[in-house]
This record gives sequence, structure tokens and C-alpha cells, in this order.
Amino acid sequence: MQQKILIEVEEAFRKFDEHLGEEQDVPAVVNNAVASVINQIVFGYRFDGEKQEEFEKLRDLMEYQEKAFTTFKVHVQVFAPKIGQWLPGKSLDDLLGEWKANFHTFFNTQIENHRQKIDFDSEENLDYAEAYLKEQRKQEAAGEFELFSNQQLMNTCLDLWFAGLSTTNTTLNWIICYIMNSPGVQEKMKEELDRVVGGDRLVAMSDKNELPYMNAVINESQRCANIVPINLFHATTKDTVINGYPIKKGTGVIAQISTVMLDEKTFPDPYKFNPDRFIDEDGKLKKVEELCPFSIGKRQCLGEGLARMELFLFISNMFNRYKVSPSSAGPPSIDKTDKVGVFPRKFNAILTKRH
Ligand code: HEM
Repeated sequence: MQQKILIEVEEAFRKFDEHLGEEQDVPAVVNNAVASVINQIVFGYRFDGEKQEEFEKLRDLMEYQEKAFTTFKVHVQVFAPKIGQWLPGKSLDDLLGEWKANFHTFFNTQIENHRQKIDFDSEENLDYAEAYLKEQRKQEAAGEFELFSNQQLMNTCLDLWFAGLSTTNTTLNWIICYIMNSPGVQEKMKEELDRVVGGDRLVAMSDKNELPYMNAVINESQRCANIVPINLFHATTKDTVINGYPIKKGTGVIAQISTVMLDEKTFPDPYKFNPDRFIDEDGKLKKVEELCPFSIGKRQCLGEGLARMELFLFISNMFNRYKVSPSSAGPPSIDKTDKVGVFPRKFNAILTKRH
């Protein structure tokens, strides 16, 4: 997995290097890199060369959808469906229909291409879709047709792809934004990186334990970015009692991780970006259970391991290779008061080589 991510780190470097010293669209490069990581895992190929155009079409579609789902009508429809349906504009059902039609076409094409090309006799699996299709064939041979259905494959590819891309991409951009807004942080990261890694190789996962400040910056950025503030809805599977409150089976519940990560008892001055809160008296990384951006419990994030690796390898390598300075517009905004507060705004930055 590390190898797959480092290929994208190097490809991002190649793109950044083309515009050294100029204002450049850093989030666009990061987005392409993260999309290639998840697409390698699910469908076995990267978005480069002739596939680049494919990614650009998907990216435009995602940007369109992100905006489409944040209209006033959609918000009202979610919380008050009867009132919302009378407001002008596209309804939630129309948008979901469009979304399905557009993305299902992409995923179904990928799956059918795979089915044609797979060597069903080979033990090795090149990607998730291939592993699934081989298992599907085994199950069908044993008379089981429902568990590994085509519909299920389409849905799981879609889940992995979307859950894996937007969250990781958004978090990486927030980390860069917080660093650029916090004087002194980049210098401390630089000092640690120069001492532990140096400029003549890539940072690897084996360096992680030796870079406590880097980890603290990532932790603190995830805490402040708080990108899944409401979290996903679940339901209790049996009658239970939480903090003395009886909760009936089948009740909708949400583990509100944002309230835990912004609790001032654990994180004094919680809205302040302060990586040092994760460093102990001996300069080591503090483990703080209340830091839970991937949620908790049985349904916590399935991609946590991959996401943590991506955050560490992208951020540590980027800041080891470059000094990242604000564009003429100043440091990127970290204001979250607009209606899509979990996404950082678009920004440019100036990259210069450090070594
Ligand atoms: C920084 C990046 C990420 C963050 C902050 C994040 C956060 C979360 C959160 C808060 C949940 C909800 C858990 C709950 O219901 O309590 C979740 C679920 C999930 N995530 Fe992630 N995620 C990230 C990256 C990824 C990646 C890279 C993948 C896939 C490769 C992924 C796949 C999933 C899936 C499939 C679920 C649903 C799990 C289930 O319902 O059992 N996530 N994630």
C-alpha cells in the first residue's frame, strides 16, 4: 500500500515542480493524487496519460454534485420534506436520480471491463473489483447467487471510491491550510524532518514513530477540521441504557464525534490550532483517546488505516521537499462559517524547494 501512495507522492512532486516559485493550485494536484490512490485499489489503475481526462470528467461531476446538494431547497427537503417539495429548483429525488445515472455508468463500465479481462485461474488479485469477481464466480459455482451480486459490487465500489476520496482529500487540504495559518509550525516540522530524514530520500512509514511533531500536526488538523461533524446515522439493535437514559431498540442514534473533539475539558481552548497539545513533557506523541475523527465502535471508518497512511506520507513528504508560502491573496481561509463548512475554500500557494 505504501508503494501505491508513494507513486502518487512522486507524481504530485513532478506537477508541483513544473510551477516552482509561482502561485499554483495545490488542492487540484492533491485531489488527483488521492483519486489515483483509491482508483488503484478499487480498479487497478492510476489517473494519468489518457486516463487523466476520465478523472477530469469525474471531478467536474463531483464538484457539480457537491454544489447541487447544498441548495436551500435540498436543506429544507431533508428536515421538512413537505415544505421543501414546494420550493423551486431540483428536488432531492431528481438530484439523486442524476447522481445515480452519472456515477453508475462509470462504475458499471469499469466492472464490465474487468470481467472481460480477468484471468480467473490466477491466485493473485490486482485490485478489489478483480478479487470480488473471482469470489463471485466461486460462490456461483457453489449455488450462491445473492451474496456476491453485481449490484452489491457496484455499491461497494461506489462506497469505497467516494468515502475514500472526498474525506482524505478534504483532510489533506485542511492540514495544509492550518499549517499555512500558523506561524512557526512549518519551521518546527522542518527542524524535525531535517534531523530525522534529510533531503535525499522519501519519508516512509518506518519514519512515523520518529516524527512526533509531524504526527501532532496531523492529529491537531484532523481535530480542528472535524470534517464529519454530525457523523453518520445508526440505529440501536436492542434495548439499551446510555448514561442512565433508556434507549429502545430501533432508535436512531448518532455518535457525535465533533462534541468529543471540541470538548474543552480534554482540549482546552478547543478552537485554537495547537499541535503541542499532542506532545508530552518528554517530547513524545501523546495518545489521546478523545481524538476520534474516524468515529468509534463497530461501524467506525473502514478505511482508517489507508487514510492515516495517506495523510502521513503526503504531508510529511510535501513539507520535507517544499517550503509552502501563501499566494498574493494571503494564507488560505480556515473560516468554516459558510454553508459547506467542512470543505476548505479553493486556494493557491507558492512552493519552493527546501533542499
Ligand atoms: C481522513 C480520511 C477519512 C475520515 C476522516 C473518515 C471518517 C469516517 C467516519 C467519521 C465514518 C463514519 C463512522 C460511523 O458511522 O460511526 C466513516 C465511515 C466509513 N469510511 Fe471513512 N474516513 C476517511 C477515509 C476513508 C477511506 C480512505 C475509506 C476507504 C478506502 C473510507 C471508507 C469508509 C467506509 C466504507 C465507511 C462506512 C463504514 C461502515 O459503515 O461500516 N474512509 N469514515
